[in-house]
Amino acid sequence: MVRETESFFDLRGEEKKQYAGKKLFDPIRCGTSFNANVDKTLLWRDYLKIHVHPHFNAPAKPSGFSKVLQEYCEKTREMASELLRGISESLGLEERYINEKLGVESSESHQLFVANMYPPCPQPELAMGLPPHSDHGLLTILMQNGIQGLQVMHKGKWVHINPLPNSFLVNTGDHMEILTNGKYKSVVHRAVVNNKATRISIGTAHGPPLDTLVSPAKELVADDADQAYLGITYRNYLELQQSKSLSGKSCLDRLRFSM
Ligand SMILES: O=C(O)CCC(=O)C(=O)O
Ligand SMILES: [Fe+2]
Repeated sequence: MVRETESFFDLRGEEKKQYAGKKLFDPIRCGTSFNANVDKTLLWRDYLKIHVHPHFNAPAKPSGFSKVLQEYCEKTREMASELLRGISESLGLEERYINEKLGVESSESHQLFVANMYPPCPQPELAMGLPPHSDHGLLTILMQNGIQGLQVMHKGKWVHINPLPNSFLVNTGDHMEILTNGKYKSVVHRAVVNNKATRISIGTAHGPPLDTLVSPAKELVADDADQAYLGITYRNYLELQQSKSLSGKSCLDRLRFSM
C-alpha cells in the first residue's frame, strides 16, 4: 500500500488534476494542506482522500493501486471491528455492542482512506505537516513508511512516536469520545516535517453509516446531567470539521456540554 501510494504521488500533476480541489463527499480528492480554502497558512503536506466504503472508489492510475487498496481496506475494516469488540468489553458492554449499535459491520458503514505525503522541508522548524487535531470517526488505523514525524499529546507534552516496522498505530477518534461519554478520549496528534526524507502515512478512518446519529451510549451515562456531549450524525461532523482549519479538539468542543 505504501509503494502504491508513493506511485500515486509520483504521477504527473496532469494525471492527478482530475482529483484536485474537489468537495468533501467527492469519491476521490487530492490536494495540499488541509482545506486550502480556509487554512490561514498552507501545510507542508499533500494528501489523497478516498471514500472506500460503502462504495469502493479508486483512481485508475497507478495501475496496481485499486487492487491493493481494496484488499487493504477490507483488512483494516476487519481489524477495526475486532478492536471495537475489545473496546466494548473494556467498557463492560457486550462484545458486539459498538459494532451493532453504530452499524460498523453493516454494508453502509463509512470508511475513508487518507494518504499523507510530507516531502523534505528545507526549514522544518518553520513548517507544519498537520497541526494539532483529533480525528473524526471511531478509530483511525495508521501506517507509516518508517520515517518519524507523528507526535501525540500526552500529559500536556508532545511525544514522538517511533514508527515500528510492520506495525499499525491506532488513534481513538472524536466519535469514540462522544459514544463513550468521554470514557475514551480522542487523541490529539500532529505531524511535523524533516529536511531529509519524504514521509508517507496512511490512515483509514472507521465510522458508522454517514446518517447515523452518534450520541453517548445510555449504558455509559448515569443520568441526564452526566451526558457530556450532544449527538451528531457522522455526516454533519465531517462537514463541521471540513469547514474550519484544523485546530486541536475545537470541533468536539462545540458538542460538549460545559460542566
Ligand atoms: O502523518 C501522520 O502520521 C498523521 C496523519 C493524520 O493525523 C491524519 O491523517 O489525520
Ligand atoms: Fe489525524
